Amino acid sequence: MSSSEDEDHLPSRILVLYASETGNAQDIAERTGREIRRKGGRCLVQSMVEFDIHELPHTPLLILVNSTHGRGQPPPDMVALWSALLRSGLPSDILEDVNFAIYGLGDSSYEKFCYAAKILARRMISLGAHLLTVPAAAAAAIGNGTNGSHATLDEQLERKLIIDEPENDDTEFGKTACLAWGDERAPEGGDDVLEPGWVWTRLARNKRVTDEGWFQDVREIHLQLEQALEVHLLVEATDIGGGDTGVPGDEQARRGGGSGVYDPAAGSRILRDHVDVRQPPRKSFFEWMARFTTSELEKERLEEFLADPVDQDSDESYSRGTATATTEAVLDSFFRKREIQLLVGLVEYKTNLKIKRKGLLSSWLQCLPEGYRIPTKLDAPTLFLPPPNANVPVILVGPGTGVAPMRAFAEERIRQGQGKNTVIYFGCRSKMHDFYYADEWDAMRKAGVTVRIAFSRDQDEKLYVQDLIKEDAKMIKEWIHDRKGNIYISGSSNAMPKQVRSAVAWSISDESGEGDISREEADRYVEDMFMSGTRGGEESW
Ligand SMILES: Cc1cc2nc3c(=O)[nH]c(=O)nc-3n(C[C@H](O)[C@H](O)[C@H](O)COP(=O)(O)O)c2cc1C
Repeated sequence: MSSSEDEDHLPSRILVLYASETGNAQDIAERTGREIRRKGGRCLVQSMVEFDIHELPHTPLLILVNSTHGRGQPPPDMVALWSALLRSGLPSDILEDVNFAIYGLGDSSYEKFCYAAKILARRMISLGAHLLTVPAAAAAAIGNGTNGSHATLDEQLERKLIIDEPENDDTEFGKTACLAWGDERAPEGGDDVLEPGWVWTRLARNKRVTDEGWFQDVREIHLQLEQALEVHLLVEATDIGGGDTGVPGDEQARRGGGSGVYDPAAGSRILRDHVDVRQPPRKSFFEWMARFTTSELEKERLEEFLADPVDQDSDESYSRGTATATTEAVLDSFFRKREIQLLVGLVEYKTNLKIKRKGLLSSWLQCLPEGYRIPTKLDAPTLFLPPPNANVPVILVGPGTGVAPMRAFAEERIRQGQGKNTVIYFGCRSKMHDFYYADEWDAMRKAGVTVRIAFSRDQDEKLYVQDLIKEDAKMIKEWIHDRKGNIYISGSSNAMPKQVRSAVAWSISDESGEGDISREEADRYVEDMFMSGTRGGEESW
């Protein structure tokens, strides 16, 4: 395509292909499609994952809409198309009949801003496709020529990536959300049916953990998995009474406890709220069962099982025994209940036009009363996993609310007996105002974890996590370079991750006096670690 006259003869049927992770790109694609149709154009809007890749060379007019996620990664729905475009041996003119525009969604606070759209556009061009502006492509579809003027491809790419800031003209949105949800009573025994994969959780804590006067409202949110049914069954099988399981008609539960001074209702409340009755019980549970069972046969089988648990049937068949155990026995036998703990900063900001905006999820959570039931879906983690080999040293960097997953990692490391092989860097502005989990750090230190905390504004000179990393250059060099340790970073997507990487590279290089490699080599070393995402102890190390 070399002149604007050629563009005027572009065909008028347009395909809009989108790849979206959280729905914004899909929304833009559908809006674009509606607009083209409204103006008389013919248009098909389709997800990239549904698109037959063989059709691409025969698609004369195309708008691509896609976002960027992860560390500059495309949404999953773009992966098949992207892999097909990367296939080696494709003729460099295979897309010469394709005219396309691209609408990249991204957030400029990420290092790899709109990366997925940029690489997609470049690859399409390298295979012969012709880049248009979105208005030019739309105009071609509705028969108005293209409105487009030509520039070099590089210039076009820069100019034609439309960077999304989703529209939201409802300045009172956060407030409205609060009223709508906050006033609702937690449904008690209401419609319990959830889609497969979803569970009910109960909001057990919604506590502001920053000072009232502090500029940011940060909440500790605890969500407990509901287990009314399991509690009911356990109440029936044991001495723990009470009618407070949330299950109607549990007469059995009302028959009282057998262990002295005891509030039966409290018993089932404890089961419901404080222990995880879904976990396989500990060995002590079976010991108690053996002691309290009224059946000789069962006692014998339990004792056999305890002597050689490996050789026996599943634990489960024994936990369905007929023994009536005491409250203490049962409570002692289960682990403390697992819950999901979050640290949520209320998102509040002003746009360039000084319009106030609030984050949808954080402002909703902020308003919920404790006890509220929330349908919850738990997905397995994909990016953040501890090293498969627990002996690998682990460096955790989590300034601000980014500390929440790092705290969980540190706890897990302690459970694995690897406290001593773990360091956590936490940063906040002030000991007085936003020092999260202040009462936990000493215990973590006692368990062997090295805890390093940077209060950035409590002294004249600002101090950040990256400064502490440099102070610890000797250890960083040894753990990262010599022992092939792992680093995990969580928190702001702005300058922090880059500065942490730079501090690590400095520490392991000869610039710090600790390393033997040059700064350039160290930068490459750290970059490779982050790009590969390799976890220490895996084969590629
Ligand atoms: C976990 C996460 C990672 C992201 N990473 C990037 C990124 O690396 N680069 C970027 O430009 N935008 C990034 N974004 C911003 C998204 O591209 C942006 O929110 C977009 O509107 C999402 O569109 P979608 O709903 O169609 O997926 C990220 C967003 C999230 C939630």
